[in-house]
Amino acid sequence: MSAVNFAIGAIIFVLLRHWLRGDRRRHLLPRGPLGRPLVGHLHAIPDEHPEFQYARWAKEYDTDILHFNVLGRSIIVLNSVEAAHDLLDKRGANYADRPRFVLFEVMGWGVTLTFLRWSPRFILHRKLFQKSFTQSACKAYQPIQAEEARRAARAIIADPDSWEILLRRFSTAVVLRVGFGIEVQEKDDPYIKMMLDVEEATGQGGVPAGNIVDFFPMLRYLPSSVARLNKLFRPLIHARSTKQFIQRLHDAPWGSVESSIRAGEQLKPSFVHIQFGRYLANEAAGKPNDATIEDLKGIAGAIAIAGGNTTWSTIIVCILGLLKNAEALSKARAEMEDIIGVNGNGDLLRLPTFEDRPRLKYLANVLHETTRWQPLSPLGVPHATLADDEYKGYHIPAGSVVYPNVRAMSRDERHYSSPEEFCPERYESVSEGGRGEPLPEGPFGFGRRACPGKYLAMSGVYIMISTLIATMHLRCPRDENGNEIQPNVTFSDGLSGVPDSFGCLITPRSRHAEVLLRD
Ligand code: HEM
Repeated sequence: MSAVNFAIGAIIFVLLRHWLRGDRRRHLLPRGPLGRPLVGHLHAIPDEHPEFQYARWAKEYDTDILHFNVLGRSIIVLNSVEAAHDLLDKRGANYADRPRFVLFEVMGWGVTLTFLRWSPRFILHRKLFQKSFTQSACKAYQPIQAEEARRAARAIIADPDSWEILLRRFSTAVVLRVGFGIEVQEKDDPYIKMMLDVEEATGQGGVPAGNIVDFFPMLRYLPSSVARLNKLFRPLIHARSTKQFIQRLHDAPWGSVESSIRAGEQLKPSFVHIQFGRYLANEAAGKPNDATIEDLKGIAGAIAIAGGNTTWSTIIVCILGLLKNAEALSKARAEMEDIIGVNGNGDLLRLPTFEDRPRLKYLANVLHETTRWQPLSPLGVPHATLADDEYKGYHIPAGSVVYPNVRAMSRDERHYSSPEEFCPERYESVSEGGRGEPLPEGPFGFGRRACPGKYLAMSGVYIMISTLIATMHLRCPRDENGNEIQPNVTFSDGLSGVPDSFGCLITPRSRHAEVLLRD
């Protein structure tokens, strides 16, 4: 028997064993559509935006927990906040693993917290990361965020057609200053190009851990000439061609600051300056270091990749929501005038600051609604189970890949009326005239893998959006008949969705607003 026949035989044997085993337990597994022999649901799960189909199946099978079998591996999709709480939060220890992200490995992601399996290395990265971005630690970064937000607003006044890329410059500038102490110059800075390339790489990589190479890691070695023949391997071709971008993200920013930190030059409030400085001090004193240089590089890279595009996309979604609901924009502006005060011309006396944030309650609801209305990771980042579990009488096998369907949670009509509407009032209490609906849970994930950058992210979104509302008019463009061109609400698929481009006219409210930004 040739080696090829032997390999095919071995694969068929493994699949058959899984399938037969699965069949015996099928009555115990959570509900879901029937799969095919051997391949299971491989062809049933849509390649693009499967969150919508998962939500339809959850209704059809009247369950908030679905089960799929893809090539012998169990996939669990949680469609309600309650199920996600019960499993990912309350039984967090068992759901803290990640599946292996083989496609992202091909892309060049190495020791990046987001993709690390449960291990001592994960615990080390998580501890270092979390400590650096607690709510109080993030206060140190607020001056950077405020300065960059004003710089972005000034740049938009000078070049309004480039508003999207200038907002991207803002979020990239923040993560590179916070992560590495690097200052990004203008919108065509090579670091902006680097982040665009990285986003293109991860954003077009399909559902994380959902590609055929994630299930059969050996297939990562398939020659490109063969892989090109089947659309299942399109993400593999894409991953190979974008590897250089991920490599550059890990090497370029670190490379540009390493020598100055080693030389003990100017200490900046950045993760790399603090942690690498500490590493070098320990080394000089002959003390051991918990983290290696590779660890520090990986964590700093995670700040840049997990923090830049997500913050930018959230700002863009917020603008999209405010264009769709002009009344919400007026209310947020009126609240600001109330809190900050206006002169005789109706101009704000000053720009909003972080000190105003607790009092800008309507704006806080605008930001909550932004994260609910269009969750950027509709299926989160998948967790994986470490051991067998049982929930509501169903069996959840060890090693299952678990997706929280955050999109379905945000549309759960038991909690949210008219969920497609962008409606910040839904969180106000009924006695205040609102709908008394719960704040969104899920846009930042669950349990022991929940987003550790949430406070940094939402501080950035707050200061950028409040600066825009304070100083600019945000309007839809008009067609030749004077009718508003309403933006489409469409997103890329992938680890973190990116809104497709749309038109928005951003113009300064007054000369006074421009002066405030200059000062
Ligand atoms: C509004 C912007 C952001 C959104 C919507 C967001 C969302 C998420 C989500 C859904 C996850 C997966 C959670 C889970 O597995 O349960 C995650 C993980 C993560 N986020 Fe964020 N994030 C944002 C900003 C940031 C920022 C600014 C940083 C860095 C400073 C960051 C760093 C990370 C890291 C390192 C992980 C992986 C954590 C782990 O696997 O243990 N994120 N984020």
